[in-house]
Amino acid sequence: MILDINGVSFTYRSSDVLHDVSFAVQPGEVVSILGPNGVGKTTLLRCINTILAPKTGEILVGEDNILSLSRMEVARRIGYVAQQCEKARLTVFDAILLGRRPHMGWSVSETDLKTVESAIRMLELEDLTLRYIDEMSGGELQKVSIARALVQEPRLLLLDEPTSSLDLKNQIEILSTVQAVVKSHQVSAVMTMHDLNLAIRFSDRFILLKGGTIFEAGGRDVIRPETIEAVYGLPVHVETVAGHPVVIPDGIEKNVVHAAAHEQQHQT
Ligand SMILES: Nc1ncnc2c1ncn2[C@@H]1O[C@H](COP(=O)(O)OP(=O)(O)OP(=O)(O)O)[C@@H](O)[C@H]1O
Repeated sequence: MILDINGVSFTYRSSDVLHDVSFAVQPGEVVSILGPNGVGKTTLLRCINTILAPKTGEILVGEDNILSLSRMEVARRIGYVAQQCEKARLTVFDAILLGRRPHMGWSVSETDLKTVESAIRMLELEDLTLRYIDEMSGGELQKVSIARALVQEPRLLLLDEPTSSLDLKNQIEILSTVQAVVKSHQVSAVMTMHDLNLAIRFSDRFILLKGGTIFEAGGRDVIRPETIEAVYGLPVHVETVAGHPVVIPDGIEKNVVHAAAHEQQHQT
């Protein structure tokens, strides 16, 4: 077991966000945490990465309670790709090399350099290595953050909406890379995603959050019209395309016609 979350609850000042969340993640698994805006997905990732401390419950990484580990030990085990990437005055190469920090002594080793070079190639960042990260697009920066998390060589990757700034090709490539790393190194990834169909395509299991607690968790069997509608409050149907379930919101055409009629009314 790579991650074991038992009865985690979290409160910001007086507002309860997470309530009694429990699930485990095995080696070689990609798990997507799904749910509407504000349900607590980022808060849960921040609890796992010790940025926040749960009010109740415990989080084990391997055999260890995450709160018993030093920051360096956490960084050796967990690679975190946040929603907001930092914009320091660093080159792409240096920003990715920083990910090796938890493994480094006082100097950069041959292994550190090889690991960084391999991540740069994997994410096709070769042409950008000397550019400054505070002068990059959101999507380029997102790829740099993922490269930095990969060179940490963590057992657990936490990815907060890793494809939010990426174009279609990069979305597919980044998620394929994450999936390939997870399978080949028998590590795990836990990610939050708003694009249900991308999540379905690249994840082994799903945690559906509603009202700060787990509504349903499991494999593709949890992707049913009634569960998606209950969680997101939107009627959908699920079709199978090339062997994968695809969630299609119902009544898009009706909403588009409504919006167009509304706009026309305003113009006249
Ligand atoms: N620092 C904070 N102080 C107080 N409340 C917060 C803080 N950060 C988040 N919240 C609140 O906690 C709830 C959960 O936020 P969180 O960011 O975890 O949701 P999310 O599921 O990741 O949302 P999204 O999909 O929009 O990114 C929200 O209601 C949010 O307003």
